[in-house]
Amino acid sequence: MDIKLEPLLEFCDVTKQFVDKTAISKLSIQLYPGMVVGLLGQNGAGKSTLMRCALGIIEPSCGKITTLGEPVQQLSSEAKTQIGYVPQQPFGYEGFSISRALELHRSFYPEWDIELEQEWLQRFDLDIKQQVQRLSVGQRQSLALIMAMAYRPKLLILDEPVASLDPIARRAFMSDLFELAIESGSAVLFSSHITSDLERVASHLALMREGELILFKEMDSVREEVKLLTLAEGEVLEGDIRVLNRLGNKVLVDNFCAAQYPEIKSEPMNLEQLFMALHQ
Ligand SMILES: Nc1ncnc2c1ncn2[C@@H]1O[C@H](COP(=O)(O)OP(=O)(O)OP(=O)(O)O)[C@@H](O)[C@H]1O
Repeated sequence: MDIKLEPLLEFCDVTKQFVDKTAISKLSIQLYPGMVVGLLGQNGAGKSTLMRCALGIIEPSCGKITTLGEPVQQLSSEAKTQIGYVPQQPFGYEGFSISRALELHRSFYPEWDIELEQEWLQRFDLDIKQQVQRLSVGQRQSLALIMAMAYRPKLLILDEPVASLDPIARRAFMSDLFELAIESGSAVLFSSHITSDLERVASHLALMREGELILFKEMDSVREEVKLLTLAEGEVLEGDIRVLNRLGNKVLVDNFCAAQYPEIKSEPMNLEQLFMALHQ
């Protein structure tokens, strides 16, 4: 059977201009079911702005955004219950116990999976009798993640979701994230400065620099086609190769095919090295 998938999130030539700053510039991207997209970029690159636009929290200056098949500024309440979001600084439910907070939160989501909730409470070692305002930053983040994911949203948007989690909680959460996307046919967009996490779980990398999306491709293709090349004097690159940055006689390129240029020295890079080479 030929199943044509519709994107769960689509940006078409989107720009977001604040008074004196272009936070997003002519950005186009499509997220399909099963994609776990890791969003990487320096502080101020525009990651949070992109996410907030995707949710309709802020309006783009121009361009078109479609979220779960609907124009983002007119999202139906049904679509809203299929989106999960954890902002950089989760807030809310002060004055409630975890148990009561979850009870209230659950009532908004018909698809809430109580078993998943219980499993994650255990995994994050949260005591449901504890008051939300007394939770540590990491515990608060864990609770926010449970609240955003226990109803298996179709679209999950996480702004640095694991920054305050310890390595054990982080690792567990990250592997679950991937499973959730595959099992539920969801799409996940998450930002993180922890490149090793991104490398481990993301199916796709979205790389932003100063408001522009300069790379969006499958992680395996990033490993194969994004290279730091050492060029001999006068050497010219041809074809589809795209130069991302120049560092003296070295160039960081995309769309490189080693078989096509056997004479050019290319260095394999992990994501952290790629990030450094891009911003030097
Ligand atoms: N409400 C706003 N008014 C004016 N400028 C803003 C506003 N929100 C964001 N900006 C600016 O837009 C740019 C992008 O900000 P954004 O928060 O999207 O970056 P980011 O990539 O998420 O950064 P970080 O990694 O530090 O969280 C920054 O220069 C920021 O100062």
